[in-house]
Amino acid sequence: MSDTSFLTLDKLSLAYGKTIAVKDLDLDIRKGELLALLGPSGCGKTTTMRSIAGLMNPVGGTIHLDGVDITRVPANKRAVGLVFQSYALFPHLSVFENVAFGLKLKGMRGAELEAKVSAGLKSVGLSAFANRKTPELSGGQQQRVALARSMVMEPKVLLLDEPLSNLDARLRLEMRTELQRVQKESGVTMIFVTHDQVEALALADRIVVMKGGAIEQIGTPQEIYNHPVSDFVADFVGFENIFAIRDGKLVTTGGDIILSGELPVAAGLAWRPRAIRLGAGPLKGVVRGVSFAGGTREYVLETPLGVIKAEVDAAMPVHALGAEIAFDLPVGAAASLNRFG
Ligand SMILES: Nc1ncnc2c1ncn2[C@@H]1O[C@H](COP(=O)(O)OP(=O)(O)OP(=O)(O)O)[C@@H](O)[C@H]1O
Repeated sequence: MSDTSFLTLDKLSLAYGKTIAVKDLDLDIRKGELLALLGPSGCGKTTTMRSIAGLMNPVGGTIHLDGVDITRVPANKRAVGLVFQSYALFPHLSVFENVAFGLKLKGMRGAELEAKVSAGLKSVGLSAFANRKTPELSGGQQQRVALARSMVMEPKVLLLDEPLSNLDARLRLEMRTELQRVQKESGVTMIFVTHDQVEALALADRIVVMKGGAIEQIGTPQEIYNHPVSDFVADFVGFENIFAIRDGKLVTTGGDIILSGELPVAAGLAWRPRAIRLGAGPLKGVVRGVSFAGGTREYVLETPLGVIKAEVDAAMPVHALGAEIAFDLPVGAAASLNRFG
């Protein structure tokens, strides 16, 4: 456990019967951090969250929160809040009553309750909706009620499972900003699950990329975006042209490939489409697809290396379907991968 760690998962293993869902997971989360658990379906994100919330007992390892071993502490005694994807609001209760629910269970009444709930509603911009029933709210407003309901309990850690996935694209952007604001204003440590890399990159202080029940990479959005450690992470954060390096050469379908620049000592290289140089270079490809994407134009090239995806400024000359064009994979513009496969 590091000195700065607030929530520590130590060799955490989680299983459903004989199926191991998470294996020997080590993770240090700092106080006040907004952490994203990112990964494809089935990688163990939700299972990890469930165990932090106390909804699932680990088969191995420990969980410490604020210096206390909570591995066997019941869910309702952990000071860990959980906002479900479905919000799980009470439809027959008003917004106020929904937010007041947990506080009342703790015995809070009268002016203190009134003040706490009002402050909670204010923090998510819902003061004017206190008397509405929750089914009469939009998805974004329901999400805010769920957030306020958890926040008024003053959890040490708040867990959010795919918090924005039920919202349409515009609302998702709005709630992204809202979530970030509430988190920064309250200083509460938050962990949210997502399989959307754009959301993780935009929101999180740090991202944990999971694969097959284990951590593949932990880093800031910039680190994950610019320096993926493996082909798996590269693929997940939008790199398209990903190649292994073996015996000092790029492994492609087309045999030895000459690139401008010396290959680094690495397990692989990955280029984002916009890192590909079109119109000049030692390689040749045939245009098999071209699409206009606003400020840029995206090309699919059939090449001796396999399919290459490139993206260039839309103001550049257009290459027609079927045209043969020169291109380059500049080694200096590639991300070096430490692991491959
Ligand atoms: N109730 C269950 N019983 C048996 N296996 C389960 C159960 N829930 C999850 N699993 C398995 O545990 C593994 C991890 O699942 P988990 O739900 O944590 O993944 P996830 O990353 O949250 O996926 P998603 O993004 O689809 O929610 C998967 O292999 C899944 O099939």
